[in-house]
Amino acid sequence: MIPVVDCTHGIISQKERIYEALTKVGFVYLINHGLDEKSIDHAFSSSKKFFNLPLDEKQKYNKSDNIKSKTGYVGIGVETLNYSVKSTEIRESVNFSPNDGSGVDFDPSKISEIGPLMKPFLKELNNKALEILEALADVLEFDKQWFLDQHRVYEKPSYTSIRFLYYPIVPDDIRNGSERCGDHTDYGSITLLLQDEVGGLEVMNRQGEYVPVKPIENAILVNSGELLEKWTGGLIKATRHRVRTPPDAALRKKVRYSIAYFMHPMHETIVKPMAGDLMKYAPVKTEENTLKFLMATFTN
Ligand SMILES: O=C(O)CCC(=O)C(=O)O
Ligand SMILES: [Fe+2]
Repeated sequence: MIPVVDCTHGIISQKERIYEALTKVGFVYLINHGLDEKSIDHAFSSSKKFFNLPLDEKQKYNKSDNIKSKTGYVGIGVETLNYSVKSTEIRESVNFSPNDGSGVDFDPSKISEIGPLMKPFLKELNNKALEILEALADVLEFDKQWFLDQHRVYEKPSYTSIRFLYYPIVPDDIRNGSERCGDHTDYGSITLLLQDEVGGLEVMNRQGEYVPVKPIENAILVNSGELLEKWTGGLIKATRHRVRTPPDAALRKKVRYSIAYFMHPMHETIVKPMAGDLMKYAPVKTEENTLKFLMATFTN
C-alpha cells in the first residue's frame, strides 16, 4: 500500500514520485536516502539504553509543566494522541527540539545514555526533511526557497522535534486496536519515521480501513502532516495512523522502538492554501494551532 521510492540518485530526482505518494496515500518509504546507517544504529542503541533506565532515573528528565515545551521525558499515560477516546496509550517517549521557544532548555547531551552524537543526528534529519520539502515545492511550482524559508528552525522557535519512542510489552487483557499509539494525524508539516523490525504501525486507507505497515530495514517512512495538507489546499494528505500491538503472538511479546522527526514551520508562520482548493482551509498561525493539539493530548 505504501509506495517505496529509491533515492539512490537523490531525493530531488524522485520528486514526482514522492509528491504522488503523499497526495494519494500521505505516506512514502524512502530507501537509499543517504542518511548514515551508523547514525541510525547509534540513535536506536542510545534510545534503548535510555529507556532501560529505572523509571525514577527517566523521570528526572520529565517534560516540564510548561505546556509550550515539547521536550523531555513523557511516561505512560501522560500523553494521549487519540484525545477523543482518552484510553491509556502504552508508550514512553523522550523529546528534544532545536528551539521550541518555551525557554525550557533540554539538552540531549546532558543524558549520558543519549550522548553528544544526538545533536548532529538531529541536524542530519533536519537537512533530509528540508530536502524533501524543497522537492515538493518544486513539483508544486512554489518558489524553490518557499518551504525552506518557513522552516528555519535553527534560527527561530518552532515545534520541530525529535522523539524517541519506546513501546513496552502490552498486557494481554488490553486489546483496543490502538494500545500503543492512538489514531491521529501528525500536526506539523512532515514527519520522518525510523522503526525497528517489530511492526504494529497501521495507516488508514481511503476506504477508512486500517492497513498494517511492514517495516523496511533502514528506510525512512515519510508522512505528511496537517499543515502541509492546508498549505497545498488538500492536494497532499495528512493520513490517520496508529500503533497497535501486532496480532502475531511472538511479536506481541516484543517491545518496540521507533524514532520520529517532526518537522514544523516556525512559530510565526501563517499557513494558508497556496495550491489546490484555495478556499478549503482558513489561515492558521502555526504556534497557536500546535498548542491546541498539545493542550488536548497532554494531561499536564
Ligand atoms: O511509532 C510509530 O511508529 C509512530 C508514532 C507516531 O505516529 C507519532 O508519534 O506521531
Ligand atoms: Fe504520528
